[in-house]
Amino acid sequence: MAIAISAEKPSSVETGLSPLSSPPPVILTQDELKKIAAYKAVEFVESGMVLGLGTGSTAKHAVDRIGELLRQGKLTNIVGIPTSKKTHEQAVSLGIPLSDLDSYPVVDLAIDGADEVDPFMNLVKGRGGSLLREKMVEGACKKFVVIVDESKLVPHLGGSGLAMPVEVVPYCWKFTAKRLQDLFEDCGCVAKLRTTGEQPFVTDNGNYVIDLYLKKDIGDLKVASDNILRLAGVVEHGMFLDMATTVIVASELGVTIRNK
Ligand SMILES: O=C(CO)[C@H](O)[C@H](O)COP(=O)(O)O
Repeated sequence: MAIAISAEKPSSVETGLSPLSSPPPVILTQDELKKIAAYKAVEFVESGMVLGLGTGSTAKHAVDRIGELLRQGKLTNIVGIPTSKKTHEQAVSLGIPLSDLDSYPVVDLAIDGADEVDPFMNLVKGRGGSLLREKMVEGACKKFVVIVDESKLVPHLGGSGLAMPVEVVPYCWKFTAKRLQDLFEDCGCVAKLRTTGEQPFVTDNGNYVIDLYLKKDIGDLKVASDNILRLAGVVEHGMFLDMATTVIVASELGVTIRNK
């Protein structure tokens, strides 16, 4: 798989390589890096597009920017397809016209964050809980631009040691969690119900999320994906394989754009 890589340094990012007489380098916060990636992605948006609007703290910056450009008249005739109730609310508050996949089954471009990005542009998504709608919308896109700060880059999916989310129906969720854990027993998998306080976290679709914590590389991702989806009780998982067409990574050193 050929991956083209180009790097650009946004004017607001210091490299730390300035001459001694320059002011000290500005250290950007993770949120500022997210915003830089998001604004770069919005440069791909053109008037008249049907846009998948992602969910999470990085995607929020992109949605804000789209709203701003619409207000300024620099973008017109946009239709947004939100990937969560939260993004729906944000887009409504910004006056972005919205619709859904029933009316627009083909989406021109989606912009969304990710929890992990591997060297082949495979993703883990859904730590914000919106994986199902994200996968539906982003799977219907001609172009899917992923926006991350560099902390999201991993050598292999599951490599951050954080959760690999799986959306499951609430019915007998313990049974499904056990089957998921058994599936990846060799990877030292621990399956945990995601909670909000004492209560199960409930997705926009009324389902629960089982977070898988993996101690070892999950191996062949396609096989892992098929095995998860084969379990009755599973609705969707957070591995987004071969879906991203562009990944924009913001770091202290600048912005890197990878294209498939
Ligand atoms: O998949 C997601 C939500 O379901 C988010 O895109 C992902 O969790 C990244 O979030 P953030 O931009 O806040 O780091």
